[in-house]
Amino acid sequence: MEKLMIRGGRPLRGTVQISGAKNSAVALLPASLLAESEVVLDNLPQLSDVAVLSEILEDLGGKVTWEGDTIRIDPSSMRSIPMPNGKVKLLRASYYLMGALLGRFGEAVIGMPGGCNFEPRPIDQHIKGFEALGAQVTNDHGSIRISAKQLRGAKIYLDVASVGATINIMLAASRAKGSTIIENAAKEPEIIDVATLLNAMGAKIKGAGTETIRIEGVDSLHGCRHSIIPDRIQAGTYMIAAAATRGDVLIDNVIPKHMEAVTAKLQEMGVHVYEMDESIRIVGQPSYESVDVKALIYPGFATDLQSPMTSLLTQASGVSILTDFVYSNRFKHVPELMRMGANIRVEGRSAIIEGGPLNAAKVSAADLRAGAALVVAGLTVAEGVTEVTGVEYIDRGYDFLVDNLRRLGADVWRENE
Ligand SMILES: CC(=O)N[C@H]1[C@@H](OP(=O)(O)OP(=O)(O)OC[C@H]2O[C@@H](n3ccc(=O)[nH]c3=O)[C@H](O)[C@@H]2O)O[C@H](CO)[C@@H](O)[C@@H]1O
Ligand SMILES: C=C(OP(=O)(O)O)C(=O)O
Repeated sequence: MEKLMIRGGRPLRGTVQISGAKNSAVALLPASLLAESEVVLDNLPQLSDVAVLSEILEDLGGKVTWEGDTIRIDPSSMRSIPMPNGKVKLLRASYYLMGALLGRFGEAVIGMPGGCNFEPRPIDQHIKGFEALGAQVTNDHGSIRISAKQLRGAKIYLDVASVGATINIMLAASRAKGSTIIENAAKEPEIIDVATLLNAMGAKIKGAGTETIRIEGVDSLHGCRHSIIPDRIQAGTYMIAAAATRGDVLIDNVIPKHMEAVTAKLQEMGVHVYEMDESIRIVGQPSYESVDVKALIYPGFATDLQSPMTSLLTQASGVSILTDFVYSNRFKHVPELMRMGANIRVEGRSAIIEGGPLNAAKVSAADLRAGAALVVAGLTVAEGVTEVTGVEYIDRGYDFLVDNLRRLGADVWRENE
């Protein structure tokens, strides 16, 4: 196991390139198995979740080849084999294998997904969607068996606008007989990216990115080439880190529209933000105003950025209140930030943050974005070395993190624990 060592206090300066979106990639890889000929995906991030999913596609009989950040997947000889345990337990997004295998083969047996379990993360809306499409779903000791002789289109109203359930239903419904309508669908950019891939494969999906998605089922899907959208969470983390270190950073290969909620909140704090066509420049300032942040579904402020934002808010003067309306208790970063001297109180689904200096400490990342929060915090500390364990979580979401930060002038390195 490795740990991340951070000697902070240096403003980040320079340019950072953002890679393809993790939360798109982990859906696009399973989606590719719905095709009957080669799918090529460009701009893939080099992340552990992506590596595990590409191995799973091989385990299912797919032929997978890599060239840099491009993957070629030939799914023509794939089959549905039961995967109750093993690799599917390593990541949350293995649940997309359910919708994809169900759509192509009419059957899937998948263990309950793993990944960052900062709180119980039910998949009842995914199951409700599969059942509405005519599938039988049983839970056999934590392994979900889903089967259908023929999927049939249906109208599905999601109780919560779930990203995963929306995508999973799109995957299965693409191969159902007739039309499916998803109401109260999630609107995240990654959903549009998956719909774009599926349509390029021959699916008929309209309305992705709005709360009503219509899917006309087709008899077969074919190969295509698709480039993954930039990772808005990685981009937001670098924006926050640049502001927290009072740096000056150009964040390149982003879709500024996807960043609007972060941009607006940083500006409200007093950070200078300049938007270009495909990049955003952050110019940090000596002092920041406290602000209130509400993490919401898209286009609201992303829950995946609330933990790193907590670290930035420790640098503002006064009291900020950050409330997460997506997850009720995603605060595993808070006790660790308090070990670094932060003054934070959690009340219900809110963190109340009083600004003040942080100090170096030995801290542990309990999940991916909690890890990102600790890295941002460590970068701001002027004296001493912050040690962050749990790097394997951070590696789920940030490729080339140490290289990128070092190129921006940070004193960061990895060491064996
Ligand atoms: C791989 C991936 O894309 N992960 C993202 C995805 O996770 P994921 O797709 O798992 O998150 P959802 O959008 O499904 O979850 C949103 C909320 O709905 C609830 N819920 C969800 C499904 C369900 O069947 N029942 C239910 O009650 C969840 O507990 C949560 O409170 O969106 C989350 C919310 O933006 C992000 O934090 C994750 O980074
Ligand atoms: C929670 C996250 O991912 P996952 O849903 O894959 O666990 C995340 O990206 O912050």
